[in-house]
Amino acid sequence: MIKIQNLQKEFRIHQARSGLAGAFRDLFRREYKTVKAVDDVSFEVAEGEIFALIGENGAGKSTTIKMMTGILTPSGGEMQINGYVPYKQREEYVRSIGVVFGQRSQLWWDLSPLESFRLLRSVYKVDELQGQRWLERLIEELDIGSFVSQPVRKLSLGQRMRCEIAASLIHKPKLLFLDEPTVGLDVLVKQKIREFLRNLNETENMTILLTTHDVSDIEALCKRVLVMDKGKLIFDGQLHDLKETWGNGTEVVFQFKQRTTIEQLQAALAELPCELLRENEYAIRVRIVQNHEMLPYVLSTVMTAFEVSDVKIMETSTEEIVRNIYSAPVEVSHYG
Ligand SMILES: Nc1ncnc2c1ncn2[C@@H]1O[C@H](COP(=O)(O)OP(=O)(O)OP(=O)(O)O)[C@@H](O)[C@H]1O
Repeated sequence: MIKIQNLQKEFRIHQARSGLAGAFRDLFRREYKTVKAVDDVSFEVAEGEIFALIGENGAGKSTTIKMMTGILTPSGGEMQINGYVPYKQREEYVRSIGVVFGQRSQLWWDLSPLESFRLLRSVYKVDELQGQRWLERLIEELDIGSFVSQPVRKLSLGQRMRCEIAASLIHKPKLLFLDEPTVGLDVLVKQKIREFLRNLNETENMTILLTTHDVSDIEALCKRVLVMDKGKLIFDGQLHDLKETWGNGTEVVFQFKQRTTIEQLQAALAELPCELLRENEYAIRVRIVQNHEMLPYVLSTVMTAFEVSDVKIMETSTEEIVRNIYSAPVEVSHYG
């Protein structure tokens, strides 16, 4: 469905020289610098996947999405999405995708969303009867019925965003791009949007790509995550692999009924790949270094060998993982 190979995008930007003399020289001969916004990115996506593209500001996410939606022409590489080459067959291609860019609206400000939906429906030449049924479903599932007839300018951000999503889906595309769909929204609206997207993915097998700075979006929706850094794809894999690669592992704090030494616990755990850290005389923190599938073994070994009064299990949050990724040197990892 999505096939991207060695995708590149370079921007030539003017570099202003410093000082008055520099500005004067700039008048005659400008100096340019080439920025590699997207640098040799390759990935494939099957129909029905729901995945996130993440990375720090300036990592190249927007540029990638702009190329994938046909807005920008790549400087190099191959791209085929829904059977089209986006920048070459833009007109046909856009009928097969939906796009929500948080900062750009596709609704007319002075019209009601309902009027915008009708206009979009005629632009996309959607079948009247089927289109109407589909729209009714969108209105119901996004819970926008009570304000869909008011002018867009009177809507709150959360109300408008839900209408934006409905607008992007009017023609029932196979692939939906969402750029920061929940930014600035309150928890309840975020939940509604996530539930809606999950359902859309399950019932319509719609492929969904989102970029987000909100880690809870990823946890709620995506199995697969792509991480970009300085134009390169540095991770492509499952969220749990991301956690294993970049996380600090799972940590368990055991509170013992008797004083227990690190040596005693170490002897019991023997070969299991753990790091032990003392919390206090009665408590030891066990960090399971490689694989959180070890957790049940660690728990049962310790509970059988010692009298334990309390156990606390702490997984690295995705938030922490993303922080770890952004602060680590670049290394490419690909997972099945
Ligand atoms: N039109 C442009 N002209 C020149 N440079 C650009 C242009 N668009 C993007 N860039 C540069 O390309 C790089 C990648 O930018 P991009 O907007 O794709 O990053 P991003 O990951 O989407 O960041 P953000 O999260 O801030 O949106 C940045 O260094 C940016 O300055």
